[in-house]
Amino acid sequence: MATILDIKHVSKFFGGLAANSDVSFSMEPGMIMGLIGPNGAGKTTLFNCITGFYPPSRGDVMFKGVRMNGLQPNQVCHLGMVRTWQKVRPLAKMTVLDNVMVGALARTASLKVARDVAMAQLEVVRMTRKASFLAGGLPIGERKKLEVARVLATQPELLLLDEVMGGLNPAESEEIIQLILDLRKRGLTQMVIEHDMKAIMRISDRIVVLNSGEKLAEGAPQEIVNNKAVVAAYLGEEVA
Ligand SMILES: Nc1ncnc2c1ncn2[C@@H]1O[C@H](COP(=O)(O)OP(=O)(O)OP(=O)(O)O)[C@@H](O)[C@H]1O
Repeated sequence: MATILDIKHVSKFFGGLAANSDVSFSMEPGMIMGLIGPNGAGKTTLFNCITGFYPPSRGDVMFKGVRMNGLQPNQVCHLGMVRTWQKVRPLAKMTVLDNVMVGALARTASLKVARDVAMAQLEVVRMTRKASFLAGGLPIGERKKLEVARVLATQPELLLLDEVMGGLNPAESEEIIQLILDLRKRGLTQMVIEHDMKAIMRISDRIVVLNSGEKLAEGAPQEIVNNKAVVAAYLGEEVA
């Protein structure tokens, strides 16, 4: 099958620190790729290199066969790839609907079209009843869902989710898991950074493990839990 994303030997240096070091992997359309690793492993940096927030120091990011290096985040978004942020910062004084419309306006200049797209995405995350609420007053679980609706409104083909379950209670996490699985059913390709191991094992088709900037392992969830190097990397973190 043709790939949708090819990460080819990507490195990112901050001074002498290699936050990403020669990372390569590919994704097929419709799959969920889990991206895991101990704190500071380079997961967020890789998201930033993929989505135009940082230019990679070396290597290539190919999306649908097109080289992304040097493109700005809005250009990457326009081509169909968008990320969420670990710390969600909705436009607090705007309504939920208006926040999602901002995402939709990445693709249309028509407010009517943007409103329709935004309402459709609020339906996907089951927040239509909150459309007229101020975003700043939402509890964390709903702010996370709003963040997902906002990026979905840009109509991506590949969605990168950065710890959308962070800080949520088990019921809220379960809702996000169902949302991610629902989006997969709709054909959306997703890359997911998540610290909750049980969740990542459940939703991922494949998993890439980063450690100290390097790719430590890649495989199906079952292969990853049985991988000695992966277990050692996580035990190291617990001991530290
Ligand atoms: N803008 C930056 N300037 C300098 N160093 C940075 C920058 N961004 C990240 N780093 C460093 O790069 C390394 C990887 O950080 P990154 O945030 O990508 O890891 P992570 O796997 O996402 O971590 P966490 O799970 O804690 O979010 C860390 O050592 C971090 O301090």
